[in-house]
Amino acid sequence: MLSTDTIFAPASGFGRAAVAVIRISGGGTRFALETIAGGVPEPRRMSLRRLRDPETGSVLDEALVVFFPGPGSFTGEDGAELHIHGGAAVRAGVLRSLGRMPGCRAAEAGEFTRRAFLNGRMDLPAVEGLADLIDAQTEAQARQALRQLGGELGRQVESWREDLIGALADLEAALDFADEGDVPASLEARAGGAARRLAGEIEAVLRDSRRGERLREGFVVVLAGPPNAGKSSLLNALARRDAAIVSPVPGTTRDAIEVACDLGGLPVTFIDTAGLRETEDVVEREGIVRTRARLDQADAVLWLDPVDDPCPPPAGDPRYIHLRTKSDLSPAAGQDLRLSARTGDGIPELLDLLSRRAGDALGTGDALVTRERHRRALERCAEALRRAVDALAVDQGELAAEDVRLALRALGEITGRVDVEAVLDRLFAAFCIGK
Ligand SMILES: Nc1nc2c(c(=O)[nH]1)N(C=O)[C@@H](CNc1ccc(C(=O)N[C@@H](CCC(=O)O)C(=O)O)cc1)CN2
Ligand SMILES: Nc1nc2c(ncn2[C@@H]2O[C@H](COP(=O)(O)OP(=O)(O)OP(=O)(O)O)[C@@H](O)[C@H]2O)c(=O)[nH]1
Ligand SMILES: [Mg+2]
Repeated sequence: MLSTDTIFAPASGFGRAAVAVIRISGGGTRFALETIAGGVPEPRRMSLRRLRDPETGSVLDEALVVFFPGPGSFTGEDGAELHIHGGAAVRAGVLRSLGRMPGCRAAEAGEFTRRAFLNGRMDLPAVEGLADLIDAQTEAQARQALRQLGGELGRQVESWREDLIGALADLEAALDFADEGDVPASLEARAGGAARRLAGEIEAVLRDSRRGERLREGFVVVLAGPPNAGKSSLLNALARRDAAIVSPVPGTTRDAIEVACDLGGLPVTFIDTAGLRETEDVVEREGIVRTRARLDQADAVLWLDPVDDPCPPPAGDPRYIHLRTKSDLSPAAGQDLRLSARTGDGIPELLDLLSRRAGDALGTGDALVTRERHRRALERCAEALRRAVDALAVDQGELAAEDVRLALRALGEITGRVDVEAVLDRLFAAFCIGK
């Protein structure tokens, strides 16, 4: 697709609404406004305009129109917004009129943001943060996404990158001056120190990087135990709706059933599973295979067995929380956590416990790394830096320089910029090589 096209799309979703926003971006924006809105309004001010079908001259809507001149716009191009009435017919009329203009076409998914990235308005982490913000279901997820949209990860990676460019400049200069006594040794020492320090900083970030990924994806709680223990009943009580079938027949649940909840601002997904037992029923057996797969992904497992029919959980796995169900059936005994889906007894205590577990695993949204993509790139970066440090220790300057280049490329992948020009600029600026 040519980026010279002018693109348009509804920015406000598709349901019935009071107002719908149509977004336009590209070099044909002014022409489109002249054609459909009778002129280009004063930049960045909302103006009330009558929109007309350019072919028939008939009135499409009374709309609020905003013009954003490039390059100081969201995409970096000329852009506009038409705030129209939200009905399907009005929207269809405006979109049809825009589509008939030369050089104008409907935008592809994410195309406005893609242009913002290509025009240098956003780096990749900001693009990812924007996507996460739109998907965020809880406040903690939104907070994390906003920090990334605001450039926190991008700035940190850029700052590491600059330090590494300095180290690489030192290494390359040391190689250039290899025949000049003490100079190379001190440059190599400085580069080695920087590589060691950066590897340490990145490793520290990596140590708690899973919290950011978990917050993005949600904390996964699996309900498991013997058949008929009351797993589906508890799921329904937690979801406050009839999400799963409950029956007195053991082996009722076969497919895993997921319910996403907001636990005090934290995203938690509860998964009800088929009860575990030996069985000849092929459908039930497939259900149990699925239960085992879900248990592998769980951040916490609620192991349920009834007070009147005990079946203890596997020992030694810290993710398991043992809960005795149907507490209404027999008086309290022992120290197990007890609950009843029927009376609601014990459920507030369970939610408390899970909030604490989820809070510990997710943090409140101060993690820097939120995606596997970031984590993998940082892991490669830190490994390359450790190799560079080792190479310098045995006087292998060329190898060390190559590893630092690999580390730089890994960082560049995070922000979406991979170039060598900056290294050269830095090298020539820092050293007056007058020879
Ligand atoms: N109506 C409307 N609401 C919206 C957006 C939008 O595009 N339109 N946004 C879109 O996602 C978000 C706001 N984000 C935006 C980010 C940058 C610019 C922008 O034009 N930036 C220029 C000028 C900034 C200024 O006024 O000082 C710049 O950064 O140079 C606009 C919106 C959320 N709300
Ligand atoms: N008295 C009492 N009965 C309960 C309670 N919770 C569930 N039951 C009953 O126990 C039976 C089984 O409940 P389910 O929630 O379907 O059990 P399950 O663990 O999902 O069973 P499977 O899907 O077969 O593995 C049903 O008859 C429920 O009404 C409870 O707290 N107290
Ligand atoms: Mg069930």
